Amino acid sequence: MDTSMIQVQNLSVELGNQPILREVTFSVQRGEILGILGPNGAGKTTLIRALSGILPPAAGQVQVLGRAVHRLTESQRARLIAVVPQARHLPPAFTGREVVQLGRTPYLNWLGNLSAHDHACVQRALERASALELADRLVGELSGGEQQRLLLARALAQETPILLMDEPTTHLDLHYQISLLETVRHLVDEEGMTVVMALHDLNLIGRYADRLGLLVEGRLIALGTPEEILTPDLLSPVYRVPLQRLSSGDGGRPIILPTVL
Ligand SMILES: Nc1ncnc2c1ncn2[C@@H]1O[C@H](COP(=O)(O)OP(=O)(O)OP(=O)(O)O)[C@@H](O)[C@H]1O
Repeated sequence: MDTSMIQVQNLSVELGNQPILREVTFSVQRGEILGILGPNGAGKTTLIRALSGILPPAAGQVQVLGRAVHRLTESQRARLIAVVPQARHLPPAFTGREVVQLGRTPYLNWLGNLSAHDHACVQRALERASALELADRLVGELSGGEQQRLLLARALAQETPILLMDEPTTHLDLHYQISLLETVRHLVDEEGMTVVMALHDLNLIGRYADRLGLLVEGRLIALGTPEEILTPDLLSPVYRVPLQRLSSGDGGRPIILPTVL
């Protein structure tokens, strides 16, 4: 039985007539976290946007549960896929709770009223994203990391089987970085969620992802377990810095560091 939630076949994407993604092929299974690595400008954000269906392919395709994602309506996509984007464009005059309520939009009736179930989903999403104390604050007064937690809560309130995340830990301190990744891992393990996450922190993504894909100049040049991908031979030339690999204390995932450290 094919348990793929996302299938990407020979995907090419162009922006401004420039090829950005080139013949990318992979699939993501239900209950899996796929981490996307790659240097600046490699195409990670473009890949996340193509998976979300907002960028149409120049060639090839992205299928979600067997259906071409860019052909789904906005409402169909919003019930399948939630996105934690890199850029924050949150309405400054909204409260935290109002931002998270936006995640329920695909489920509202034509009057736009939230049901008791919608309110319960919002509350649960605020709790899971460690954002409960932000519920009554105005977004325009929040720090970058606080807004980032609301973006996660908004995505969780959407209650989708697929979560796409573009550098979701950028503005978070160490506590909230771990908290976010633990929450996501829990959703994947306990509720069968499927996650694709772009992250620059090799060790953090290596600790929480099941598999890693390495994008370089728009091509997926390697795909495998963290053990297979987090190697100096593969990554030093890609990041143009000499790297060394340590084994982590518990004998688990590898740790990779620049040799200057
Ligand atoms: N609208 C656009 N028109 C033309 N080129 C674009 C456009 N948006 C992005 N690009 C280019 O596409 C390439 C991939 O960008 P993308 O944002 O996907 O990379 P990334 O891997 O997410 O980078 P970073 O790690 O810096 O966030 C870059 O070279 C970028 O300059």
